[in-house]
Amino acid sequence: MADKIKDAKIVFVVGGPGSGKGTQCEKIVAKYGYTHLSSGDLLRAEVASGSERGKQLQAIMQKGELVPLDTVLDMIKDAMIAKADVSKGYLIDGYPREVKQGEEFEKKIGAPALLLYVDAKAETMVQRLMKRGETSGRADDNEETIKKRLDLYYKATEPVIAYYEKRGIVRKVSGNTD
Ligand SMILES: Nc1ncnc2c1ncn2[C@@H]1O[C@H](COP(=O)(O)OP(=O)(O)O)[C@@H](O)[C@H]1O
Ligand SMILES: Nc1ncnc2c1ncn2[C@H]1C[C@H](O)[C@@H](COP(=O)(O)OP(=O)(O)O)O1
Ligand SMILES: [Mg+2]
Repeated sequence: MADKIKDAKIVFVVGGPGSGKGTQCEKIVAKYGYTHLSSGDLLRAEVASGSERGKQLQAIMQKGELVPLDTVLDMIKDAMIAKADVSKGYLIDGYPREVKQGEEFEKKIGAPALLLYVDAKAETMVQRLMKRGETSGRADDNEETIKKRLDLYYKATEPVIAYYEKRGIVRKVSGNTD
């Protein structure tokens, strides 16, 4: 099963909450036809299913914390396998959120060809998320949780960018382009 994605082209897409990861991915999909998999979307689909696991995930996301590594990695892997026959490559949006997640992904799935770093100012991210919160219905698009997500981003996720910088595969894109 996992053999199907062994040689897949993988692009990690990393950036702060509300930086524009999802938006930039849509543009890449339109242009290059890659398969877009957002870890947050996969988790929210599990929450929407009403499962017991979904309830536990919802509680974690509402606090702005990271869900367990194995849960999110298994979900991404399953979603990749499900698309293996039609996929030219994968945009993995929202993963890795900490260096350990990148290491585990590489052990279980494969190495990324590129890491796209979607850059935006903290102020811009907060403004966008507050605006998105008016209509998104997302439990984590509120002032208190946004602050926690931002703190966690700087603490846990920025080191991911430095880690892949050392390997020379980071490409920075502005989250402000349309
Ligand atoms: N280039 C942009 N210009 C203006 N607003 C943007 C831009 N990119 C994203 N947004 C807005 O910011 C919010 C977060 O964007 P999204 O792509 O969902 O980011 P992320 O996936 O990083 O949280 C959305 O409400 C979106 O409409
Ligand atoms: N790779 C990952 N590891 C752990 N938790 C994750 C995760 N990806 C998403 N989550 C959880 C925690 C996040 O605060 C929440 C929302 O993620 P998201 O939709 O990617 O947010 P955003 O696009 O606003 O950055 O889901
Ligand atoms: Mg997103």
